Amino acid sequence: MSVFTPLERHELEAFVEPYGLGRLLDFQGIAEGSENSNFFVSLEQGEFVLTLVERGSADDLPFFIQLLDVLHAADLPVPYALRTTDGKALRKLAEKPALLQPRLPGKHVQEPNPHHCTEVGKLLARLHLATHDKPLIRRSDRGLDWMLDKGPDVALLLPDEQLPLLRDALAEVAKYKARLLDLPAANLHADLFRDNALFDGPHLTGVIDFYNACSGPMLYDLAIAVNDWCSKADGQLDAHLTQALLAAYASLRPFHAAEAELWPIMLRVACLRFWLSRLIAAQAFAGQEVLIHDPEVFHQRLLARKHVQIALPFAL
Ligand SMILES: Nc1ncnc2c1ncn2[C@@H]1O[C@H](COP(=O)(O)OP(=O)(O)O)[C@@H](O)[C@H]1O
Ligand SMILES: N[C@@H](CCOP(=O)(O)O)C(=O)O
Repeated sequence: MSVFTPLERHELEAFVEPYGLGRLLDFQGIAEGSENSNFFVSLEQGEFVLTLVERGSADDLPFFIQLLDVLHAADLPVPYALRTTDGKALRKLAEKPALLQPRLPGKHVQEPNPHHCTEVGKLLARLHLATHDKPLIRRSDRGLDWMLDKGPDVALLLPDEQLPLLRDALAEVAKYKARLLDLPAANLHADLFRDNALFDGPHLTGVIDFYNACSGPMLYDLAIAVNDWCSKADGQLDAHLTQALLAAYASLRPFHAAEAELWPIMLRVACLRFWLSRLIAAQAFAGQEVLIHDPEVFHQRLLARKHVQIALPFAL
């Protein structure tokens, strides 16, 4: 399970006191996370999630807090950092940066249908529309330069038969980098997988885990979401799911011609990003009790994106 920092009850009792939300009733570590330590926390006044931030620079935390405040103000179903009665959002617990957020209702969807994909497409468009006028600036720490930098090291971990695919994908990133980065930008979730969305029946009730959020091309966020929500077991895109997600997104934010042109490339770039990060994590956490996502899934998806049949809905 992925609670990297266990907590004692007395530590948590002292931590929650300054929020003025009542006494601690119960708490429980959450096994599903893979990067941070998360706990469900029951207080007299409601249900919350405590996150101890385990990865990344503490300097980035004000960005995440500010972005979630912006999205919450835009009425998106996102968690946000609660303030203590004297106004503090970012605190420390067990020597780690710590945030208390509302617990959002709903469950993860494993097998999405077109309706779920419609909800995800709309949510992503709303997230982009809420931020594209004035994105809060943060470079992704898993961006194009990171891929070009890590790619050669990761190649050493791969069997020979997978090397041409990796080399081609890296060459494509290098070739199209400037054009991809020039596409219309906003703030991105940059990790909107099924395990970062919550549904209550047909309603999307929460998007969580903004620790990959950054500023960048909106099309990249869409490609990341489509690759996870709309892929079949063999890695190919499911046409119904993909069309539902894209049409819903485009109904709120129509696509630009350059986005339609670069769509197949962006889908491959988004596969490469998670193929690399999963290979790196699988090596770094081998043998440890940490949730490791299978890199092979993104190897298959990248192979399957060689020929992309589903175009972006774009009217000339
Ligand atoms: N605000 C929240 N409301 C409800 N559940 C949450 C919330 N934040 C986290 N969770 C639960 O905790 C799990 C792990 O959270 P996540 O942010 O994805 O962790 P990690 O950053 O370690 O990947 C999620 O799958 C979800 O079940
Ligand atoms: N959703 C990702 C995990 C998050 O990516 P990371 O690079 O921040 O670990 C996946 O399923 O691989």
